Amino acid sequence: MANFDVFNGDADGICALHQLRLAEPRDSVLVTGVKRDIALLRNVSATAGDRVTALDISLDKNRDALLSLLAQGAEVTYVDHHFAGDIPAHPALRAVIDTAPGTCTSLLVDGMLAGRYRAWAVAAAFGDNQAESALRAAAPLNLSEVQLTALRELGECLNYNAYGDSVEDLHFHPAELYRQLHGYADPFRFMSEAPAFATLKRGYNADMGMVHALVPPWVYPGGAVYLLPNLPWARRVSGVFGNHLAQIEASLAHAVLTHKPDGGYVVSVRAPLDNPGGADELCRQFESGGGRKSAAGINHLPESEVERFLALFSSAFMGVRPSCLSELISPYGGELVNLMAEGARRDALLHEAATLPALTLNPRQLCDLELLLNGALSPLRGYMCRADYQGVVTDMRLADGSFWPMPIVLDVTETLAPGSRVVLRDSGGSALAVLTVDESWPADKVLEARQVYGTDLADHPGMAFLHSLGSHYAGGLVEGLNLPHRADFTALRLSPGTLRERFARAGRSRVVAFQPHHIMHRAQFEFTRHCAAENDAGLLIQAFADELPEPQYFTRMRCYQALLPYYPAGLAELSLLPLASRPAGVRAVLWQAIVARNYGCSHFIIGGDAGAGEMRRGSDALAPGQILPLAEHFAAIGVEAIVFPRMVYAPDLAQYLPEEYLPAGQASAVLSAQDLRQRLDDGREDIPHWASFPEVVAELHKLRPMRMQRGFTVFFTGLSGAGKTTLSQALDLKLMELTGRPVTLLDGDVVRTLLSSGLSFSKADRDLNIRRMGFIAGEITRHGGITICAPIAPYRETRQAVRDMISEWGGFFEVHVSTSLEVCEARDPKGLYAKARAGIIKEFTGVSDPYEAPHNPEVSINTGDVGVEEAVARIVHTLQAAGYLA
Ligand SMILES: Nc1ncnc2c1ncn2[C@@H]1O[C@H](COP(=O)(O)OS(=O)(=O)O)[C@@H](OP(=O)(O)O)[C@H]1O
Ligand SMILES: Nc1ncnc2c1ncn2[C@@H]1O[C@H](COP(=O)(O)OP(=O)(O)O)[C@@H](O)[C@H]1O
Repeated sequence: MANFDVFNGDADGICALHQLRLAEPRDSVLVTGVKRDIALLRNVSATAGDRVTALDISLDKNRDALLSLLAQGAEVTYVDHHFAGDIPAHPALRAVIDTAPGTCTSLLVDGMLAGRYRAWAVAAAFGDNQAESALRAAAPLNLSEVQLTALRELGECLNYNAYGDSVEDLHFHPAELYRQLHGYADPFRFMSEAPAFATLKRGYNADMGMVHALVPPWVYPGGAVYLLPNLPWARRVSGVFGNHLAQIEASLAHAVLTHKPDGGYVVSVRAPLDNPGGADELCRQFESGGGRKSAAGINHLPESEVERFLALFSSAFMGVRPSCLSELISPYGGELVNLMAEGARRDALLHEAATLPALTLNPRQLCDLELLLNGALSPLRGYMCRADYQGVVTDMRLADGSFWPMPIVLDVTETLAPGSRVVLRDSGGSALAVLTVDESWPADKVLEARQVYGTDLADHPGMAFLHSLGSHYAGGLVEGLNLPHRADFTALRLSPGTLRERFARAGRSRVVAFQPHHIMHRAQFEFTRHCAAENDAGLLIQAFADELPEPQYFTRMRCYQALLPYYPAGLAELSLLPLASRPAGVRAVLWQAIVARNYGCSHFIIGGDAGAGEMRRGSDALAPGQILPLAEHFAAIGVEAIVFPRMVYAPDLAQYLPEEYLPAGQASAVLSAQDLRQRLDDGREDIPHWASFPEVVAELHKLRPMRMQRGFTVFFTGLSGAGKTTLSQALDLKLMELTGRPVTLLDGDVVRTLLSSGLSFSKADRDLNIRRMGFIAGEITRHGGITICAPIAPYRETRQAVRDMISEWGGFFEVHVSTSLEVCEARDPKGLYAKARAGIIKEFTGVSDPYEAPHNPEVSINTGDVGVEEAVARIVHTLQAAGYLA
C-alpha cells in the first residue's frame, strides 16, 4: 500500500499537509509544484488500497484524475476551498470542501484536527491573504502582536516561494520546503532556527524592493492593472504583489500581468478586500483561468487576449474611484513650444526654401536645432537675438527678465543681413528649417568664455568649444520643416510632447530626470530607482545622443536598454536627448535641468555619471562652492535638484547606500571604472553582480573583448637593412601558426608601391605615408585583426600619433629593430647605402636624413646580435605577457 500526499506548493497547501502529518504521520510520495500547477492528481499513479490525500487544489481541475483514481480503487481524502463544481459521490472519497471566501485549506484541516497545530493554519491564512480569518482563528491562542506579525510574515514568505513560471524560479522546490518545515511543530522555532526561512525572507525583501515603485499602466475606476517584466524576480513576486496591492488599497481590484518567458502573460487577479468577489468569474472566462472569488488567476493569457481581459476587468470591478488626474510639471515658461510648420504653411516654406540661401549645419548645430524645433528649449522660439544673448551671458537672464543660463545662437562665418531668410540644411541637403534673421553680430568669445565658461585659459575645454564656433552669431525666429533625420535608435527618440503624453497617461505627476553620458552600473541604477520611489515619481533616463556614432555610443545605448527591465515595470522611460553638451559647469547643469523640465521632469539628478575614473558624485560634477548657489537657480527653474551622493555597496546589508549613511563599522565596496576595465581586459567573468548587471557586462565585453580576442598591431621601426622585412615575415608566419587567425603584413616597401606610390622621402611625405599605414592598421585592429607594419618610420612624433590611433582599439607593440648603421651599411642588401653615400639617393635615412630612435619601445632587437628565431620568440613572448596571445 502506498501513500500519496498531493498539495499545492503555496503556504496554504504546505501548511495544510504539515498540520495533517504532524497529527497523523505517514510516509508518503510528495506530489506538488509551483502554485499555478494545480492539475496535480494526474501525476499520481495509485492503485487499489493506496491512500491519496489532495490538499488545496481545485477538484474541478482534477476531476478526471480523481474519478480514475477512485475507479482504480484508491482511497482519497480531498480538502480544498477552490471552485469544485459537482463533488462526486463515492464511498472511497472523503471530501471536505468549502468555497466560502473567508476560509482556506489549512483552516479546513484545522477544523478536522479540532485546532491542533492551529498556529500553522493562522500562518497559512495570512499567506493566503485572508488576514481576517487568520486573526479570528488566532484569537483563542492568545498570541502577542509580535507573534501575530511573525505568523503573518511566515505565511507571506511560504506563499511567496510558490510563485514562478517553473520550480526553477523558486528559492525552494515546494516539496523540499515542506520537508524543511517538517522537523518543526512550532512555527516560531522554524522561523528562528531554519536557514530556509532566512533565505525566503531575504529573497522576499529583495523582490518586493523591486516592485516598490511600480505604477500601473492601466487604471480604471474600480481597480488597476500592473505589468511585470519577464524576469525571475517578477515571476516570483507576481502573486504576492497582488496580495500586497489588495491590502494597501482595499477598496480596489487589482490584476498583475507578468510577461512569460515564451510570450503571453501569467495573470493574478485580486478582488477588492472590502468587497471580495468576482475574481474567479473573470478568470474563468479565459481558457487557463480559475481560482476563488477573492483571488484568481490565468495561467496563460496570450497577447491577443490582453484587450479582452482589460475590458472584462474594468467592467467586472466598476467601483468608484477618485480619478487620478496627472498634474505633470508645466513646460518652462508655461507652454510647450512647437516650431514645426504644418499643412499649407509647411508647403509654402518648402517651396520658398528651394530659392533661399542655405546654411549646412554641423552635428552640434543639428542638436541645437532639434531641441528648438521639438520644444525642449521652450519658451525659445528661435535663436537668441543680441539683447537676449547679452542678458544670458552677463546675468543668466533673457531680455524679458526670465532665468536662462545658456546662450542659444546660430554660429556663422560672416554677418547675415537682418531681415534675410536662410534655409538650414543637414549635410545630406535636406531642408530642416527656415530662419528669419533678426540680428547678426561678431562673437565676443573672450567675454563669453569668461562669463559662461568661467575661464580665460586657452586650454580650457570651454575655450576649445568656443573656438569651434563660427566668428559671428545670428538670431531670429525659426520655422521647422523636418526634424533632423536620425537613423539609429529611432524608437528611443521621443519628443517632449510624446513623453509628456506618456507620463500623463500613466498618471504621473512627478518624474525624476537622470542624464547620463556614461554607462549606468548598479550604483546609478540603485540611486535612480531610489529617487523615483522616494519621490513617488517616474524616472526618465535621458541618454545623451550628441556624439558622432562611435561604437561606444551604441554600447552605451544597448546597456541602458539592457538595464530597463530591472526597473519596476512602468517606472522608467529611456529616451535619447539630442543635446550637444557644453563644458560650462553650473550653467550647463541648469540648462539641462530646464530641458528636463520641458520633457516633463519635476526632479533632476545632478552628477552620478560613471566617468573615466570613478563614478562622479553630484559634488564632483561641479567645482566646490558651486552646489549651494544652485538651489536658488533651481528654484527659478521650478525643478527640484537631487545631488548624486557617493554610493557604496555594503556587502553585509546587501544594499547600496550613500556613503554618508553607511553605519559605523560596516564594510563597503566600490568597483572603480579602472578595476572594471581591467577585469574586462582580462576576460574575467567575476564582475560582481552588485557592481553591474550581467547584461550590461555582456555589452561591455562586446565593445572591449578580452585581450586574447582583441586586435593588435606590431609596428617595426628601424633603418633600411636593419631586418624589419625579414623579421616581420617570420613573425607573420609564427603568428598564423600560433593563432590560426589571418595576419595582415604592411611592409614599408609594399605600402610605398601601392598605397603611397608617388610619395617622396621628404618629412611631410614620410609622415603621410606612416599615417596612412597607421590608419589601415587601426581599422584592422578595430575589427579585431592582427597587423604587422614594417616601415622605417623615422619620426618619433609620427609613431606616437599612430600609437594613439591604434591603442584606442587594441594592442600596439613597437619593435625597434636597433641594428646599427654600420651593420646595415655593411649588409646593404639593396645597394642603397652605396648609392646614398655616392649622393645618388638623396635624403637617405641614417646617411643624409634623420632617424629618431624610440625611447620606450615594447621590444628592441639588434639583429647584429640576435638571430631571426630568437627575435621572433622575444616578440611572441611580449605579446603573451600582455595577454594578447595564449
Ligand atoms: N631616401 C630614402 N630613405 C629611406 N628609404 C628609402 C629611401 N629611398 C628609397 N628607400 C626605400 O624605401 C624604403 C623605406 O620606405 P618607408 O616607407 O619604410 O620609409 S618611411 O617610413 O616613409 O620613412 C626602404 O626600404 P627598407 O630598406 O625595407 O627599409 C628603402 O628600400
Ligand atoms: N638576425 C637577422 N635578422 C634580420 N635580418 C638579418 C639578420 N641577420 C642578417 N640579416 C639580413 O639582413 C638583411 C635585412 O634586410 P631587410 O629584412 O630587408 O631589412 P629592412 O626591411 O629593415 O630594410 C637581410 O638581407 C637579412 O638576410
